[in-house]
Amino acid sequence: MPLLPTGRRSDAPDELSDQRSVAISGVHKVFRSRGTAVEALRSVDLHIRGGEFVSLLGPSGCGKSTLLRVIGGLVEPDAGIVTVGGLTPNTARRMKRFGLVPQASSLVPWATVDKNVRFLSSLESRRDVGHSALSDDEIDDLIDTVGLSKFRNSYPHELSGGMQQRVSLVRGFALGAPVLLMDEPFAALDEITRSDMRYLLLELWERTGTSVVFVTHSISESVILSDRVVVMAARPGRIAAVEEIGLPRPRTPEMEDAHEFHEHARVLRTHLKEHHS
Ligand SMILES: Nc1ncnc2c1ncn2[C@@H]1O[C@H](COP(=O)(O)OP(=O)(O)OP(=O)(O)O)[C@@H](O)[C@H]1O
Repeated sequence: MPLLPTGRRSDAPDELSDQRSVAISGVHKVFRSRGTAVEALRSVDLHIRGGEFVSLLGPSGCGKSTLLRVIGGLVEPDAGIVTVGGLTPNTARRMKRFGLVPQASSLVPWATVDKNVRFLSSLESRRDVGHSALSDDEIDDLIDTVGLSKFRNSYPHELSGGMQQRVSLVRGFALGAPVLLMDEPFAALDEITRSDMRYLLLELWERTGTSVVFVTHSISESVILSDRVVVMAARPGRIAAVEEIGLPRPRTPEMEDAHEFHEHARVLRTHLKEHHS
């Protein structure tokens, strides 16, 4: 996917836009173990538009990670249909249509920052997966954007947790995958680093035009990042509400003081309380 100048995501309804869309319809998932059944997802319907930033917000056990894994083809639903750019999740996964940024750093410890970021994308550029990994120059640009140019030759153990997660972010985007799945990527970071990471993530997202599905427990994180916040409730895991976030783009730290920000946060908190069992 071509890198776009800052603030100019491609919203054109083109082929790329189709590759970036996710359609979820009537999804059910029950986990059975040792004689008990947990209804992790019930009747989940959601359509994610190409290039959209959607957060899944909810308490522990409401099925956020399960939904992310269903989209990513890592969990097979018992019923329902999921398509990613028109493909089944399994096919989309084989075609490397997903990038994944996990909670903890999953960097290769014996490889430098540069190698960690480029390894997968250099493999992908040799395969015909229907989209291209970013070029070397574009990846350099992303490394600069997250302030790691001086650390290209450092090893993960030489970096702080926040720096390691910045490398993971760049690696996620460097694949040029149309859809990025993020499972609480900032959960282990301190509050200030976490706040900085949100804006770095937004900058990378604005530049690449990738669709993002972002799992979080944090109301404020979901508001400042998202186009839409999907509130989930537990037992059974389900969508309780969907909130459109009307704050303008690009988002800035000052917006966190705005009335509109607090109003969205209040509405989301009310939904969470209402469905808390
Ligand atoms: N592989 C599994 N086998 C059995 N039960 C599972 C499995 N994966 C998830 N569950 C159950 O399904 C429910 C939803 O889990 P899930 O991890 O999707 O929730 P979550 O909202 O992501 O929670 P958290 O915020 O704590 O990560 C939970 O009750 C969990 O125990």
